[in-house]
Amino acid sequence: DTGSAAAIPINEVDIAYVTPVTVGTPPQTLMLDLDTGSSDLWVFSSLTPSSQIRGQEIYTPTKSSTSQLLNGHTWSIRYGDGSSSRGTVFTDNFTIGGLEVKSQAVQTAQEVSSSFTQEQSLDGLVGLGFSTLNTVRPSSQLTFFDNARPNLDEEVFTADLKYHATGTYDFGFIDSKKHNGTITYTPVQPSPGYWTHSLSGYSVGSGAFQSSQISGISDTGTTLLYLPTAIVTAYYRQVQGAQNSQYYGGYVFPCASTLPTFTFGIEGARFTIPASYINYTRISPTSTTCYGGLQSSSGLGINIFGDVALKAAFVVFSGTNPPRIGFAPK
Ligand SMILES: Cc1cc(CN)n(C)n1
Repeated sequence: DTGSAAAIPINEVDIAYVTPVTVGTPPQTLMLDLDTGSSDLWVFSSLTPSSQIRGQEIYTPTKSSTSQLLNGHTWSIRYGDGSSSRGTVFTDNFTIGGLEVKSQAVQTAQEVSSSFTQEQSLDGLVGLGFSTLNTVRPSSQLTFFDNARPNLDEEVFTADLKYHATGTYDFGFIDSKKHNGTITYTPVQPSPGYWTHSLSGYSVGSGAFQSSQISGISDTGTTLLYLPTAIVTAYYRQVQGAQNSQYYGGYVFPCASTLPTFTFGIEGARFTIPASYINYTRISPTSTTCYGGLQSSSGLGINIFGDVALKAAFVVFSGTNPPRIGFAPK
């Protein structure tokens, strides 16, 4: 089997990408954020208080002839950005891009934090991390990818995220039309459950490449690129008027400033992030101050290769044994 579905940016600065999925019988369509940085599949639902719903589509298990309550099971998750949700669990038929998993654990939200309520175009998440991170108790549940894996033509899924445009997630095959040249693979450490791997180094603009192993997670559910402070200060030293703002919680700079590109290494390959991806957003609609797409990871305890980096490549998440991740130019 294979599947292929759109990755649609939910706002004009690519804060997140959503993908149409169907749940239940007859199919209920929701727009979910495929997130390689977590492993819970949860949705806004008929069990979510109406006070916490603002325009999201919901899953109503009682309207599905194939839904089954997973009796006595609950879940609760908190993400790196402080957002959270919790609830109960059903199993039901679940499809992404024509790829169906019967009896997928679908976690129905009974509570979502305010940032989810405010994100009107996001109806939930599909965790594509390793199933060891799943928060359902008393028995943890498998991700969509782990459930689909035995039937996939190839034990992979790929992410082709785009800057200010719709890309794709493919399951079970590598579409050679979506990338130019070779895919460079590097080992993944599957514990504790993120797609954890190393960069082989970086360079700022036309500067010399600094070889250094930088360990972090490739996380499609995180918007920006978070790297060690030393790298980030070296980058913004090249930006007129840049400063690390306590007030805005990160590096900001005059929107008119010229930004250098940022290049990261995967083994011997090099991937350059255009300056436009790092000129992330104005801090408010009429402001001339802009917030950077490259920020320090010092407060996170982990480096995160989020969408700002991933959209500069075609990325292969390989569930083989041992797992690995591949990057190709596109
Ligand atoms: C909702 C959500 C997902 C992620 C990345 N795993 N973050 C940081 N926030």
